[in-house]
Amino acid sequence: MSKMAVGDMRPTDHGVVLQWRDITYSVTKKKKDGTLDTRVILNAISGDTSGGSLLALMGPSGSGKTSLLNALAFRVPKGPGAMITGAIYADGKLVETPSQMARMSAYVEQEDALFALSTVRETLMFAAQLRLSKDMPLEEKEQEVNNVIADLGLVAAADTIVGNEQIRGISGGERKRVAIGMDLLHDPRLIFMDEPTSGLDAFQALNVMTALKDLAIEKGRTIIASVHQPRSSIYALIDQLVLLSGGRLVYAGAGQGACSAHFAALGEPVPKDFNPADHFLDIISVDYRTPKLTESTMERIEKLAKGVAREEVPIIKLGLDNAPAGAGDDKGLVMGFTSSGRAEAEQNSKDASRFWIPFKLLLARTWREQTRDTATLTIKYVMQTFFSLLFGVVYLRMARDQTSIQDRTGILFFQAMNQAFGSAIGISKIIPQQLKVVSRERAARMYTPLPYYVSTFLVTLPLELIPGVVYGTVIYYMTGLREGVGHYLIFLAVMTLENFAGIGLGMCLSASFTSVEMAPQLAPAFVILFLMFSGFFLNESNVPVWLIWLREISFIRYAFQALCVNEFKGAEFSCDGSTGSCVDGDEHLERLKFDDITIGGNCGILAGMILGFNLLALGIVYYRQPKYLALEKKTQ
Ligand SMILES: Nc1ncnc2c1ncn2[C@@H]1O[C@H](COP(=O)(O)OP(=O)(O)OP(=O)(O)O)[C@@H](O)[C@H]1O
Repeated sequence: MSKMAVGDMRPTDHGVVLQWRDITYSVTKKKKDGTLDTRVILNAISGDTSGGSLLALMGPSGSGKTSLLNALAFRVPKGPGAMITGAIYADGKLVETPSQMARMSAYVEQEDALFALSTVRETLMFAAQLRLSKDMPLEEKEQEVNNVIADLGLVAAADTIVGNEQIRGISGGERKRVAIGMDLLHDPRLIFMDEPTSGLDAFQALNVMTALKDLAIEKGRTIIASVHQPRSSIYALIDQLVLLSGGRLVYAGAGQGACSAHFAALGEPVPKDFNPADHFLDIISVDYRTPKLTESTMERIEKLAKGVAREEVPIIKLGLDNAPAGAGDDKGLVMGFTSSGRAEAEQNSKDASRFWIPFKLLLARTWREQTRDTATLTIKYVMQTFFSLLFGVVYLRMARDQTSIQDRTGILFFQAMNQAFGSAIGISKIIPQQLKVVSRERAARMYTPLPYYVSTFLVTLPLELIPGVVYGTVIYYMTGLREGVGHYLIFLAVMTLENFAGIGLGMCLSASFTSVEMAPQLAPAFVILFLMFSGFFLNESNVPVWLIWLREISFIRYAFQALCVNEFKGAEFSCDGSTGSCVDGDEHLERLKFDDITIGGNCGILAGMILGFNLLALGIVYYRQPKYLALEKKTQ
């Protein structure tokens, strides 16, 4: 079979020489009877590639392409029983941790996780500002973005929003190229791609693969992509091929004629006028239609796997005459960037741990994404205006009589409830909406969770607080709640604190949910739980002992109590005898069991809850950041 010549395995100033040996990935699970069941997903896979080439990982569905790609990129998610062994060398140096690999490479995921309401240029500019050196002037970063836009054929789409399933934006192929572009900005020498053509029509797929091939040839980069069923024009672009079947290697070497010759020698020549890629996939797939076919196809795969006869390529040695500048320096090699990119990468890794640069950029992006969603904002504000006016009209200028006591209590409860629902439920979908993009950016070490969390929280404040103050004011004066600027300001302050607490709860829920769909389903249930124990539906003293903790953490309760004390403490209400017994404000508070509540005390508790909810949410964001398996042991 054709094999990679040792001479090709030279470190250059362009692509990384990547060599992997005996990569074995297994997942062990406990069966019901207590015995252990180990599934080998990748079985001792070895291979080599270097700069200027496009290597395709191919195989039938479930053969292990994505697993191998992830293993090489150190992107196999940590999970119970999962273990990877083997060794991966970059330019002759053993790569030991996911962060070493992350710093030297780019990984373009199968799913294009991009923000829908940012334009192509804004999306790339965001990545440029986080991935290029902070010392690089803004104009140069803009120039880099322009270069990537031109290189990937995105000039016509540069100022169009990315879009998604609901919002029309750029095409699928363009979206894929933007996702690739984001990872190319820092000029990585090694690029991993998971099915770059998936979901694209034949023409778009060819465009994307041609762009990758150009990158390999013109910039000398090392590109490794898992590819599903390539058409012949795409197959023609592939320089090297790794074929897998059931987690076993059936071919590793040059593509095109060499691969065809290898299979012809094993008795499986490519039929005339046949797409070679289709033929290879056919002969390495198990046909389960009948037991006989299953047996014969498995025998054929066994024969092909045995015929791999991979001739060992030695791991390249450092310090060769042709090594790139800095090749003797461990750090340079592990960083794996071009000489110009290396300094940037070092700088970059420092930037990633800094707060302010990512914070400002994330703040601007989240603000842009939230405020450009005009349809959602319009519906939200129109509904809030409608309900505020309706409420104001129904309770228009209440008299200060006995019947108004119940109405006032109802209005205050409605306000406390509305505030909680609006903020907590609205906010709860923000993080799941952004989760995929943020996970990808976090995996690429672009920023830490802290600037992400703080910026997301801050963006929600004006969008929630300002309307809250406006609608609160409208209702306060239309309905004729307690007179006096002091009472009005306390009303607004309590409502604002409750809003903050609701946003904090929303952020906790948001950080816990994995899908946008979960948010509207589950968030109301949490708010209703707090609502039940707010003191309005259930008298304070009637809460079952085992549910007292729910009452104690109901932020709606603290807000409602404070609003009631503000409205009723020391207040007099006229009595004409028509309602039977007459009560004043203090007696009403006593009936509600709110007589020993202080506004300051409750506001203090709300402030504590705001802090608590937000710290909890931040903790969840930290806990849920992507974690990848390291190689367990090295065989060389
Ligand atoms: N963590 C895991 N636990 C159990 N099985 C796993 C795990 N990861 C992968 N597998 C299994 O290993 C096999 C290979 O998966 P992988 O996703 O690498 O295949 P693939 O060739 O990329 O498939 P496709 O083309 O369908 O995406 C599949 O059968 C998959 O179900």
